[in-house]
Amino acid sequence: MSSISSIDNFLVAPGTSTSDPLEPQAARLYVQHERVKTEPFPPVRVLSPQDRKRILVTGGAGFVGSHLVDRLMLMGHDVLVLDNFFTGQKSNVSHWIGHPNFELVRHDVVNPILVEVDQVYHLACPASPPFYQANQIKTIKTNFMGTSNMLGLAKRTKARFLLASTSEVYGDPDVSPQKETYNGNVNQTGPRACYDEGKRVAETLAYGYLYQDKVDVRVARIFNSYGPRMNPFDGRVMSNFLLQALRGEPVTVYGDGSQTRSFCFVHDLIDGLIALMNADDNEDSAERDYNIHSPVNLGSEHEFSIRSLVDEVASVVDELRQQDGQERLGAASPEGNAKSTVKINYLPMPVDDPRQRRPDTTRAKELLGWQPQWSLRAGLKEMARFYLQQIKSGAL
Ligand SMILES: O=c1ccn([C@@H]2O[C@H](COP(=O)(O)OP(=O)(O)O[C@H]3OC[C@@H](O)[C@H](O)[C@H]3O)[C@@H](O)[C@H]2O)c(=O)[nH]1
Repeated sequence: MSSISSIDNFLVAPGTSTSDPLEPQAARLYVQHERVKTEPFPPVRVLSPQDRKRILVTGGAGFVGSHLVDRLMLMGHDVLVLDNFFTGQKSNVSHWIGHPNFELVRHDVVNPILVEVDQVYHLACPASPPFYQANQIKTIKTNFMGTSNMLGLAKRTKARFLLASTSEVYGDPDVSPQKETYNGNVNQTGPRACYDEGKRVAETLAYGYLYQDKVDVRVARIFNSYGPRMNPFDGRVMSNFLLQALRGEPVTVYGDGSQTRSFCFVHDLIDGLIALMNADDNEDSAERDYNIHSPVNLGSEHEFSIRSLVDEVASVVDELRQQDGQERLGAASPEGNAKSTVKINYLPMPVDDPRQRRPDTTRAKELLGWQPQWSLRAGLKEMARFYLQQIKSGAL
């Protein structure tokens, strides 16, 4: 399965435009890639009317949403983005504004909307713990009312519907790794419940529409993901650690750092989401719990303690700084860890923070032929370069 490394691969540097149809390089590009380029946009594939879909992406200006939008645009589809910009940012999709295949609408999914589409990727919801806990009632309304509205839209238009669910439906799991058949260990009255239970009820709604109204639903349970465009201030571990290390500040480890997560690079995740949306329905599947409508874990199976992530981040940031001709980061940590070159600021563990998390991705492998391709180090470098660029440009 091929993965597009960066939208920047498709951007033409100023002064190197290949838009002149008589210029041989431009013609070669057109023929080789079967793409059409409409200045100043990245070149997109040309699809026949039967292959070209009208695709709605809710939360399309967010971190994951905007990477999905890039890929769907490059594939040649018509893409409609809905976002209320609570956590999404216009700048994540601004490179498509004005493109004939692209529309961006400020809309909150808690309100219904009438549009005609063939597929719905329903991603809209704040995903970082501090953001989704900032307004807990709004988070659960987004998950319940927003999902209900978008499923109603899919039912009316006979669109295929993909729900972006989460590993948080497993709560603080007492089994490892987590299979899709594990029912989870969620505290329904805790501070994370607005998101965990919100996504659980969103899944229940999706299956209600599948069994009752025959809506073709797909449910992706997304584990921790990371990559460029993750909001640097959204409080997640990857964005916090990278930004702190790049600025030469101590990194904030919650608890003793022994809790674990597995991290999936965003381009791998997008491969999985698109594969799940487009996989054929296997009516012959003997088991109701093992067909394309059943939930599918998407994530990396490489589990790291948060403490060991500090060393990975420090090493990547060191390498980038050296390449950049800057000084190495500060002295060795006071804890005496020779590998780490950043200092650690230990802070209290948040309430209900899961102790461990690692997906069993057998189902994704068997149903979709999907597995992540990016190593943690390669992905971290991409993300660190993105923040470094923003720091240099003054945007951070
Ligand atoms: O600065 C930090 C931030 C976070 N952490 C810790 O790092 C771990 C990961 O925290 P994150 O905030 O990145 O992510 P979480 O695993 O808690 O939640 C995430 O899980 C999966 C997604 O679907 C969710 O959208 C997201 O909420 C937690 O144990 C947290 O306590 C730190 O040690 N320091």
